[in-house]
Amino acid sequence: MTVLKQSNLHTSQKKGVYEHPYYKSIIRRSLNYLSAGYPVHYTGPSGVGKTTLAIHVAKLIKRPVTLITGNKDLTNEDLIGAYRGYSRKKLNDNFIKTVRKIEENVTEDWVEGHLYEAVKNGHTVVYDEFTRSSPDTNNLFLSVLEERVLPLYGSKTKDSHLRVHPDFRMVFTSNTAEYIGVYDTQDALMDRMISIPLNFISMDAEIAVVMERTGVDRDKAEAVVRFIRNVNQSESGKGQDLSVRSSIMIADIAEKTGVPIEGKNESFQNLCMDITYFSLLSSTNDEKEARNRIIEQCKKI
Ligand SMILES: Nc1ncnc2c1ncn2[C@@H]1O[C@H](COP(=O)(O)OP(=O)(O)OP(=O)(O)O)[C@@H](O)[C@H]1O
Repeated sequence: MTVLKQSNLHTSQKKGVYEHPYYKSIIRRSLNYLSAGYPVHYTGPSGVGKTTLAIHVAKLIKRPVTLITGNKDLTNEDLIGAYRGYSRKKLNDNFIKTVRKIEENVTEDWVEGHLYEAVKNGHTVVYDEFTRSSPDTNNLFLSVLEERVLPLYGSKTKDSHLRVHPDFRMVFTSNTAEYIGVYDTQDALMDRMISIPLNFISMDAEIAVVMERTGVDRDKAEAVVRFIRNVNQSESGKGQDLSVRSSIMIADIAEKTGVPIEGKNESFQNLCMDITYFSLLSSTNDEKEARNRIIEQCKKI
């Protein structure tokens, strides 16, 4: 589990990108739902920008942000907290020379879990890829979202639950359910959040993301994004679609290593090949055909 506080979140100000109408509408709706007390859930394929958007929206709420990353080993103990280790206090009272008094006190140390801390202090929690955690662990969120209490199961504390701070908010993200390593989401949890699909990022928004992340100008960003989209289309939907991450990698490496973004340039062709080859191969199963298709799409730039 990763937990970041507001001051540690190194996402740059993505104002430019999020000024785009595609994002503006999603952000406005999300903030409305969150201010009304409803959790928001961004779902979509890998690399579509769910985590970045979730963190951006969470930061706009102007409360400390806690980032929890879902995984199969995440436990209630990680979320709630637990007694871990002991503190030992020893008092050696030798005030009267002939009398020696020793007092020993051993107490268990309570370590707050990250959800406990967020619930207590009214943080905004981004629960990234929550479907990767086991449904048993995610059950904890049912009462947090519905009854506004965090049950302190098996934590040996004297309290049975902790009341949720009125400013506490949650933003969830998940990959679409067919992804490997993902559990079927419990209907009950899905029922308590507003799910916004992030499947169809517009070409303009994607170009803006590449410009933002790499600093290349619009023409270059557009050329790279168009190339990746064409490669995806030539896969006829059979392979794993390349995401904006591939566009960012190509533009970023080209910029940093002085490779011109020109389809006929051999170094650029090699770069495109290295970044897209395996995705294309998974759909064609033919090495030569995969290479030819990449070069063909490259030359169209
Ligand atoms: N608005 C944005 N501005 C700048 N960069 C962005 C933006 N949206 C996405 N990116 C970049 O695109 C890449 C993919 O984004 P992100 O990790 O948020 O996607 P994701 O949908 O959460 O992916 P995954 O499901 O694989 O975790 C990252 O490198 C991220 O920095």
